[in-house]
Amino acid sequence: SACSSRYVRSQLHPMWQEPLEMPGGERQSPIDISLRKSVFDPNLKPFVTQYDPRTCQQIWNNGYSFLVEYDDTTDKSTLRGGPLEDKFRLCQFHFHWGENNTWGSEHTVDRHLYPAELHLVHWNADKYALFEEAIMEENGLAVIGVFLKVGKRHEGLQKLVDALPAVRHKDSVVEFTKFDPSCLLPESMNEYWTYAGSLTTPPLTEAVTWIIMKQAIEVSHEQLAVFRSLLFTSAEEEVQKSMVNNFRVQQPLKGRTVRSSFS
Ligand SMILES: COc1ccc(C[C@@]2(O)NC(=S)NC2=O)c(OC)c1
Ligand SMILES: [Zn+2]
Repeated sequence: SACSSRYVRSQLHPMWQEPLEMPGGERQSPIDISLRKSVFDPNLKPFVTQYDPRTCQQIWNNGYSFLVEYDDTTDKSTLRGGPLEDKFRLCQFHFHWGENNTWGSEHTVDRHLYPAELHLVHWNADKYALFEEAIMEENGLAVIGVFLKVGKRHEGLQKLVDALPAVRHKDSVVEFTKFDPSCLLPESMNEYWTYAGSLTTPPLTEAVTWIIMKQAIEVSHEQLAVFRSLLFTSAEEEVQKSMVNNFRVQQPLKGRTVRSSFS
């Protein structure tokens, strides 16, 4: 799909080091969400996702995470409402995780770390024709962030976990169809935080309206362990490196306000 463009391939490599600053970065991600500093906004509506599982296409190990990619050439899988003015198309989702259950998420809540974080990536199809355009614009992307915590096995996630060994190495791709990502959303959809931020890997463009769900989803320890069995490295490389700790260090708030949809 468009969002797995050649551009993304060229931009991503796991061991890029901080501080890879976006010049003049005023709205970088991820951040810590401070409960006492966030501001309840009663005008924030619930957001609406309409995902068609038939748009699910493949899983790709891009050497930094694994992406589940959707056909984003039509409006079959969309996100609207919440803090958003426009209609956004789902193009991919991916995760960030740690080497153990102590850390792994990119965002934190009052400094609380989760073992992993899901990002559902959408681009503004009302204003732009392609994902590649949208990533360069300040209202171009909307990403739903969902925290993962260790608990009972997540039945919906298991289909994805079972496919991961087929994409163990960087640049491997496997067909993956009929997956409805709404099974990865928490029950309470109307409690979230939202703020203006950025991509968390190069090109770090400040194009993202973040929607971070308050309620985490539960996954089992064994399911997270399969995430950690993936590799940053391709099959040809001699030294294999486990794909773990693929999260960015937190960035300064620089005066931004995090709004909450709940009081
Ligand atoms: C060229 O376009 C890109 C490049 C990287 C990413 C991945 C990421 O940086 N963005 C988020 S969100 N988490 C990440 O790791 C991307 O995702 C929308 C789009
Ligand atoms: Zn991400």
